[in-house]
Amino acid sequence: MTTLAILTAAGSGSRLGRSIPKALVHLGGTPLVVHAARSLDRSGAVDAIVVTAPADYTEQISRLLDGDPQVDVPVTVVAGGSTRQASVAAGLAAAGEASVVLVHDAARPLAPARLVRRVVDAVQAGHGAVVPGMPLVDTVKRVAAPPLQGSGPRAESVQDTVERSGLRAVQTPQGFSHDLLTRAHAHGAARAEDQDMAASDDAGLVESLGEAVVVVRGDERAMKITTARDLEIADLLLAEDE
Ligand SMILES: Nc1ccn([C@@H]2O[C@H](COP(=O)(O)OP(=O)(O)OP(=O)(O)O)[C@@H](O)[C@H]2O)c(=O)n1
Ligand SMILES: C[C@](O)(CO)[C@H](O)COP(=O)(O)O
Repeated sequence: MTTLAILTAAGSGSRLGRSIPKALVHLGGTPLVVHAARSLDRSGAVDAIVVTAPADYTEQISRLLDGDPQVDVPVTVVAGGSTRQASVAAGLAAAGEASVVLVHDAARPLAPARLVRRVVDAVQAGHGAVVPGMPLVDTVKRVAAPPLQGSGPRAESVQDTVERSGLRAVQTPQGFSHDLLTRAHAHGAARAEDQDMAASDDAGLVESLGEAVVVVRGDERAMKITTARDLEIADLLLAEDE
């Protein structure tokens, strides 16, 4: 079975607050997008990678990955869209023949090769849509939108405590049969350019089709870099690995 990975790297990283796109920010001296591509390659389960890049950075990212000695699989770089969903759709449109498609975030640079293999194995075992998930460690409250009146700090009103045993925080890589992911993106295409309506992950599009999604065990190393603090934590994890 041929497995293609779409590596999303077209975001700006506004919450990280750097002057360059997040995918090009360095972690331990290496850009996030390169870390993520190396991990996909190291898994031995990925045959080719399509990277979605900010339109002005396609050549720079292409040069980085072509010149990296730890990325041996063929890499194609395409311009992403205005949302993550639109970027994945652009990656899918550029994808060649594949039976399994992974979608992975450059923002999760330390996702281990063993996690990549776990997801691919589950798709190859017959699951059409597979996401890695982690149990929640905090007590979770549902709050009401309107703020409480008063002169103190802005406060929200707790509605209830959510039963967390049935909740999972999902990560990437997410894995799909090519046919199912293509159908899911076609079905959700009208939402792709809408910042408020676009799906935040690909499994969500499969759920909208009414098709099954299964969860496999995630990995704390697949943490997402969103803020500057996340980058500091990832630095510590990287130092542990080395
Ligand atoms: N239009 C977009 C938006 C996001 N992404 C990618 O989707 C992943 C998850 O997005 P997120 O971490 O939210 O990244 P940003 O959108 O860049 O972050 P922010 O919301 O802070 O701007 C990242 O690898 C990002 O590059 C993408 O390919 N195209
Ligand atoms: C796809 C994702 O990584 C799953 O957790 C995540 O939804 C993407 O990031 P965002 O910050 O939710 O856009």
